[in-house]
Amino acid sequence: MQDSLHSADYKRALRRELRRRRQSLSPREQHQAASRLCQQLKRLPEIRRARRLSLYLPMMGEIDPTPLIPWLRRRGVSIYLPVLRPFSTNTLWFVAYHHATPMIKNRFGINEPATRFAAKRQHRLPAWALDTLIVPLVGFDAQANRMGMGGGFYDRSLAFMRRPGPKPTLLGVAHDCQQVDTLPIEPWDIALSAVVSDKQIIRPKTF
Ligand SMILES: Nc1nc2c(c(=O)[nH]1)N(C=O)[C@@H](CNc1ccc(C(=O)N[C@@H](CCC(=O)O)C(=O)O)cc1)CN2
Ligand SMILES: Nc1ncnc2c1ncn2[C@@H]1O[C@H](COP(=O)(O)OP(=O)(O)OP(=O)(O)O)[C@@H](O)[C@H]1O
Repeated sequence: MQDSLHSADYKRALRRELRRRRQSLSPREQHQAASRLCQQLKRLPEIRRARRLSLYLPMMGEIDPTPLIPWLRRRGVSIYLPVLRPFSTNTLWFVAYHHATPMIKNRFGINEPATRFAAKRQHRLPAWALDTLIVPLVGFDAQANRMGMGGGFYDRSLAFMRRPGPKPTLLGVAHDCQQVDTLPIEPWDIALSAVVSDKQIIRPKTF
């Protein structure tokens, strides 16, 4: 039972089901979820005190965190986007996102800052130098465990969280319908500070 529950097959099937759920939301439901999510986020101290924050541009039914952008800009927050790092296996760069950032579609069809812009050191920050990361989720549970797209992009890029040093706040975001009873925890999973959906804020219980 445990074995089948924790198998890669089970995770693959669960991902497919949860992605189907979020893609079946209507444009109206998507819009409402995005604005409720952003209302919740604006109240969080981890967002209110952030000076350097990363978020993502949504694809394929993901909940949309971008309504937060004008509010963040008014507060003078620097905004960064994840960029697939070239010539490296499934790790991310966090690249400055402002009006002059040239954008291009990556191999998954997601808009991201163009490589020639992202390649310049002055345009990016190491993940540990961000205050807060808004992380896209495919699934979450009541313990704030997370599951992503399955590429290990965030887990790899956040592996420094296990070592001593500065640690940004990690906020996972998803539609409320992406909650499941329990998620398998993998040894490489990096814990979130909270999961925020359009309906709730879940913080992991500390034992
Ligand atoms: N909006 C957004 N941006 C993001 C992420 C994300 O989850 N959401 N990522 C977070 O990691 C990174 C991209 N990761 C991704 C991983 C897998 C797939 C994907 O569609 N995989 C296909 C297989 C495609 C293939 O193998 O070529 C699939 O699962 O069907 C997309 C993005 C960086 N940017
Ligand atoms: N720090 C790491 N170093 C090397 N490989 C890793 C690391 N973290 C994750 N991986 C690999 O990435 C793959 C995907 O991991 P997992 O199924 O947990 O994806 P996920 O949590 O959905 O991904 P993401 O981090 O992109 O949201 C696994 O095969 C795992 O071995």
